[in-house]
Amino acid sequence: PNKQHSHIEMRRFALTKLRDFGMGKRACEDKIIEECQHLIEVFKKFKGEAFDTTQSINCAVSNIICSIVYGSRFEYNDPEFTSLVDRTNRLIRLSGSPSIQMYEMFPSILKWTADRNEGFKLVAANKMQNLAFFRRLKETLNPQMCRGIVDAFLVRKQNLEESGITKSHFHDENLLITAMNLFAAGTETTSTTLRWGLLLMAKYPKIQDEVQEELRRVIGDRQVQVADRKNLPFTDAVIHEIQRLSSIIPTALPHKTTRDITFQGHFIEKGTTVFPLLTSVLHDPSEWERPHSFYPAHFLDKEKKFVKRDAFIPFSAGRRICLGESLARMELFLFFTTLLQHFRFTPAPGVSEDELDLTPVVSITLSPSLYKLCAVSQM
Ligand code: HEM
Repeated sequence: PNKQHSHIEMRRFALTKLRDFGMGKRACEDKIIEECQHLIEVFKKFKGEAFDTTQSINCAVSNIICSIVYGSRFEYNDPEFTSLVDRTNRLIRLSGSPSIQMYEMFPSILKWTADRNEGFKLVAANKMQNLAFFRRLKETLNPQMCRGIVDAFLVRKQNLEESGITKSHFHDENLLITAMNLFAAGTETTSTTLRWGLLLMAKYPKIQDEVQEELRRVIGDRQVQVADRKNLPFTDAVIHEIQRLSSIIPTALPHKTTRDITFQGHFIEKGTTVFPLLTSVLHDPSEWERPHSFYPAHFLDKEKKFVKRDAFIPFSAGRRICLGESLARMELFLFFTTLLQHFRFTPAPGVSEDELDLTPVVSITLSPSLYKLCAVSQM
């Protein structure tokens, strides 16, 4: 129960603070727009030659979380930052590796695997890096002006201690876990979705044409803003369809049943670990006309207006729904539209659209296999 209380309090804290530090707000929109400009500069440097977008997209997306958590962004060539990004990326790959998954299921049989060993080292290095960031933030802490979630946590801890409360959930270990979880949860997911998006645009150039035509007609050369979404129904439908088809978190997170329950004729005892299979809904043939194709019309009505669909649950549903949903949606919309305004995405020379492979790399998330694209400047 203590662990559960701790989780509930930390979830509440993280959610309030995510909101305080901009989730769904104008300040956050401005941060994302600023980051789009940095990402565009990086893409431009390749001058239309094929490259792997993973590293730069990871950095751009991580920077949004860094602004919210630590209160500042990093340069893409800052080694403290890139090593944190790369290690988190590697950790997510590892955590879905067959040996680690076996370990999760049968911990007593498989006490030690090489992957688990590497995982420990990566976590330890990320902890050290975070502790160094925290030390710097502590030195310059100003309770009147919190720069990010870490500051807010430290101030809350100080206040509790000053009023004589020493046994709270606001201790260093929880700060570390909160910062690292937000970083891991907020980076890989959004950047993987964006990489699926660019790959799908290169594979289906006619759909890319339609997105770019809509952007030119509705926005022109100016910067896209969140408020424009309602006037971009086709683009909005494409982004939803990217998330639906890629279904990047196929098994959500494990949950425990809080009571005995009978589900679809099966009795499940209280306290059983269950994995809600999001893909079974996102690709349900009774919900979607073309469950396994890239078909943006899933989200358009006859007048080509955007329509919401109940079976669209890439962020899961219920009390444990993704904490960062509104931030993620803002990021996906702004990064995707701004990139498509600036670039035409095509397969590497000598590769046809048909040859672009949509087979996912299976881990905790489903990400695109390594690919290179050309980003041809349009502006
Ligand atoms: C496209 C992007 C994203 C997708 C598809 C996604 C999806 C999900 C899913 C499916 C879960 C599991 C929900 C469940 O257990 O039923 C989850 C949990 C979570 N997500 Fe996201 N997410 C995304 C982006 C983000 C971002 C940007 C943040 C950053 C703040 C974030 C923070 C979290 C956290 C903290 C949890 C755990 C919540 C809890 O355990 O109570 N996510 N997300």
